[in-house]
Amino acid sequence: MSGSDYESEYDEGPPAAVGLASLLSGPSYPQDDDNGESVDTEHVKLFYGDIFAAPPNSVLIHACNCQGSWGAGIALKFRQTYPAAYSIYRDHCLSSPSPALILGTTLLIPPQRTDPCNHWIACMFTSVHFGRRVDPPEKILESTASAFEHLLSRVKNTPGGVPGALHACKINSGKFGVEWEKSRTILEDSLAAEGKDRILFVYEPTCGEIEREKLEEAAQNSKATGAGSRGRRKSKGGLGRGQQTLKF
Ligand SMILES: Nc1ncnc2c1ncn2[C@@H]1O[C@H](COP(=O)(O)OP(=O)(O)OC[C@H]2O[C@H](OP(=O)(O)O)[C@H](O)[C@@H]2O)[C@@H](O)[C@H]1O
Repeated sequence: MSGSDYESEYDEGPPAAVGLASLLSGPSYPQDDDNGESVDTEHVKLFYGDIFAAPPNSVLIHACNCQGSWGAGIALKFRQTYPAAYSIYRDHCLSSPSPALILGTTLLIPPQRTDPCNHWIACMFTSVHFGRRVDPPEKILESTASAFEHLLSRVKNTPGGVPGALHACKINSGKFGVEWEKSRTILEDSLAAEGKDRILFVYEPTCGEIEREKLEEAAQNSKATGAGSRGRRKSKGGLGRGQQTLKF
């Protein structure tokens, strides 16, 4: 593939219809945050929707621990959806002499024949541990900067196939507990420093997806504790947490 073909791959954006916003026939991206400030920066654009609906050949980016566990949050969805990629991630972690050695790097997994959707999966190692032993936010941000630089260089120099556009969830902002704006600044700065017009598409789940995520997590927890249906939280059909922030 020629250089110009490669450049054109950068432009491949999110799917035309993204989540709830498209159903309401308004714009599918948020214009500003609760303080009226723009949520988009030059290279990082925010959309409502499901990252797994990104076009084929896209790179789906998420933050990972170095222990070989995709046990919760969006990582669990990655494990359920892309079992072959999960096994590559797990082998990569377990074959490292020490988990800390892969911190601040990114594993870029090409689409696997037996996984759906033909997506590349980028695992940014931003914390050695997870749960109560998660790295402190400053350390996570430091690792995010080097892992993202590593990813950009991997994307440029990948033998045997060219990854498409970059699509990310709001990395570090859930289980890792780091304010999204801080990670976003790092991603924006790295992309600006790269000096190309590459865009990073970032997804904010819609209220329906957040509801589903909560239900799935509750079901998972109740399975783990043996609490059965007692542990489940039911949707009452009202506004979801994210819905209050939707602006059209
Ligand atoms: N379908 C979807 N489309 C788009 N965005 C979606 C989505 N579903 C959820 N999100 C959002 O994706 C963001 C990240 O939130 P997460 O809590 O998952 O990840 P994180 O980056 O803070 O932390 C990583 C550790 O969490 C895990 O848990 P374990 O360590 O295994 O226990 C891993 O393994 C890591 O280690 C949040 O904004 C979610 O709303």
